[in-house]
Amino acid sequence: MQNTSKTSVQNTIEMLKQQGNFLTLSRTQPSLFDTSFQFFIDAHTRVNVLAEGIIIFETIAQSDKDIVISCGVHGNETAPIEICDDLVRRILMGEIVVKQRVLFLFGNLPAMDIAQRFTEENMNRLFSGEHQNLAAGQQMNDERRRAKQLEDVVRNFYLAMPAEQNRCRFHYDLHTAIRASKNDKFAVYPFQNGKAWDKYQLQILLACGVNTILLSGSPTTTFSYYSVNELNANAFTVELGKVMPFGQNNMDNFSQVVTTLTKLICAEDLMLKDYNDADFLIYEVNQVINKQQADFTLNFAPDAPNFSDFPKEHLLAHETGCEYRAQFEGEAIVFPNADVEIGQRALLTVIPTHI
Ligand SMILES: O=C(O)CCC(=O)N[C@@H](CCC(=O)O)C(=O)O
Ligand SMILES: [Zn+2]
Repeated sequence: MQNTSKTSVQNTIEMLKQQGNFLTLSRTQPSLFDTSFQFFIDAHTRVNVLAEGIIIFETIAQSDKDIVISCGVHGNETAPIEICDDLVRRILMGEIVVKQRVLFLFGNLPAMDIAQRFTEENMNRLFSGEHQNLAAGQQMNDERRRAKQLEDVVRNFYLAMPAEQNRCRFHYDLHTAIRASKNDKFAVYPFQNGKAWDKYQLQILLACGVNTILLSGSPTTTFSYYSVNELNANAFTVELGKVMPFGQNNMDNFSQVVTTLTKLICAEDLMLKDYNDADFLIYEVNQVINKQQADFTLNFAPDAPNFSDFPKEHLLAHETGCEYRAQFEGEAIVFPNADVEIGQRALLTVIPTHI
C-alpha cells in the first residue's frame, strides 16, 4: 500500500516535471494532492506541493522577497488563471528559474469546472475569518473551507521566513472584471489601516500595465485585505480585463503583466519608471453600496463600463426605502452588480484623487 502511494507520488512528480501540468492535474485528479510532497527542479529550486492548486517554489539561493500570486478565487476569471498556469508550467519545466520564494494559488477549482464565479458563495467575501461566521441555519461549504485553507497557507508561507531578515512580502490576487472597464486594467489597493500608500508598489503595477488605482477606504473581507491586515504584505486585487471563457483571452493584452511578474520572481531588474503622478489615474472609494433589499436596481445601462462617471445628484441605484445618488460631479461606478446576495456589495463609487 505504502509502496503504491510512493509510486503514485513519484509518477505525479515525473508528470509535473515533464508536462508542467499542475493546474490540469489539480482540476482533473485532485486526489493526487491529498498528501503534500516535495521535490527539486535540478539542484536549484525546491518545490513544495501542498494541495490541489497550491504550489510553492523556493530557490536555494539567497532571496529577499516572499511573493504570493493567486488567481481563480472567482472560477470564471480565466485570464489570470491562464497566466498563472503558464508561469507554473514554465517553472516546473525549467524554462524559468525563480530567485525569490513564490507561492501560486489557484483558488476555486470547482467553480472553474462549471465556468462560474463561485459554486455556493463568493469566496472573496470570506477572508479574515469571515469563513467561520455562519448565519443561523447556514451550512459550512467548500468555498468557506478553501478560504480558510488559503489563509493558512499564505500565513505559513510568510511566517516561514524570519521577520528580522528584512524581507518584503508581496501578494497579487489576480482577477478580471465582470463588465468592460474604461481603464482595462486596474488595481484595488486595500485599506492600509492608516499606513501611507506606497509609491514603489504603484511603480511595479505600472510596469504591469496597470495605471488605474482604486484606494480602498475601509476594511473588507477580500483576500488582498487579509494579506495586508494580518500579514503586513503589499497586497492588491488586480483586475486584468473582462471575464472571458477559457481559451478566448487575447494573451497579448497581458504581456506586460507576465514580463513584470516573471522578472519579479526571477529577481531581475524591473526597470521601473520613476514615480510620476501624471502616469496614474488614482481614485478613492466614495460610497460602498450594499444591497439591502431584493428589489435593488441599478439605474444605468447594463453595459455601462466600470469608471463611467455621472453628474452630481444622478440616481445611480435604488431599492425599497433608499436611493443612491452621485454625491460629487464626475463620481464614477465600479463593480456594479445587482445580483449579489442581500447584505453584499452591489456597487462602489469612486472619485479622482492623488496620493
Ligand atoms: O467586476 C466585478 O463586478 C467583480 C470583479 C471582482 O471579482 N472584483 C473583486 C474586487 C475585490 C476588492 O475589492 O479588492 C471582488 O469583487 O471580489
Ligand atoms: Zn474576481
